[in-house]
Amino acid sequence: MSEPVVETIGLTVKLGGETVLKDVDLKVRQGEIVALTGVNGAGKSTLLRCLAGLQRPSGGEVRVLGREPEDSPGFWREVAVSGDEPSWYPGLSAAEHLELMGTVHQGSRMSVADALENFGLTARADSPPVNYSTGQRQRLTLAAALMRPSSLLLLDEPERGLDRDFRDRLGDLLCEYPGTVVMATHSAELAARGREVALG
Ligand SMILES: Nc1ncnc2c1ncn2[C@@H]1O[C@H](COP(=O)(O)OP(=O)(O)OP(=O)(O)O)[C@@H](O)[C@H]1O
Repeated sequence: MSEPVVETIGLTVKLGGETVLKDVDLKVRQGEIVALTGVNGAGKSTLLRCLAGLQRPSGGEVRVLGREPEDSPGFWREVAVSGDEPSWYPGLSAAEHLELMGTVHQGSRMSVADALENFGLTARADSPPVNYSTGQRQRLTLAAALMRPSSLLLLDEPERGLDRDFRDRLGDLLCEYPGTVVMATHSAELAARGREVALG
């Protein structure tokens, strides 16, 4: 059987004297969608940060794509992350932000036109993101993450700010993604699109 894309063994994280994650064992296989669920403060974002190499574990092991996560161009070519809202470039439209993404990351998974269409932003393509609604900005953030080539998506509450119809559409887009998805979510519908792993 192939090696897991994501594996944690006895992952423990202590922050500010508090044990946030204790002995978490997780295995995610190629092509799986895993939904991390749990109450506020259960440690979902912390686990995602460990997988992205942004949080050092206090104990245990983390392996992503067969190695320890590391802040290197090779790692970030494979791993796309969407969490907190990114900073937007002043003066650039939404379409131009996506064009920039396509230029920086060669081999986009979708054209800018298709990304705008898929994320329901075609009519607002020429507006700057600062003039977008909260949900429209979240759509653009997700479009940028899903457009770039990757084999692993790490998404923190991707449903944030999205209306019900688009949450369903996002579920479809994640199911169509050919790689592996690990997301933290409070949406039962989105969690049902994959295998739920409850924390806390
Ligand atoms: N830098 C930090 N210092 C101290 N405690 C922290 C720090 N970052 C997070 N925590 C604590 O770790 C716990 C887990 O936080 P985390 O953000 O991982 O939870 P979560 O499951 O993603 O919650 P939510 O559903 O609210 O997004 C919380 O109790 C939080 O207060």
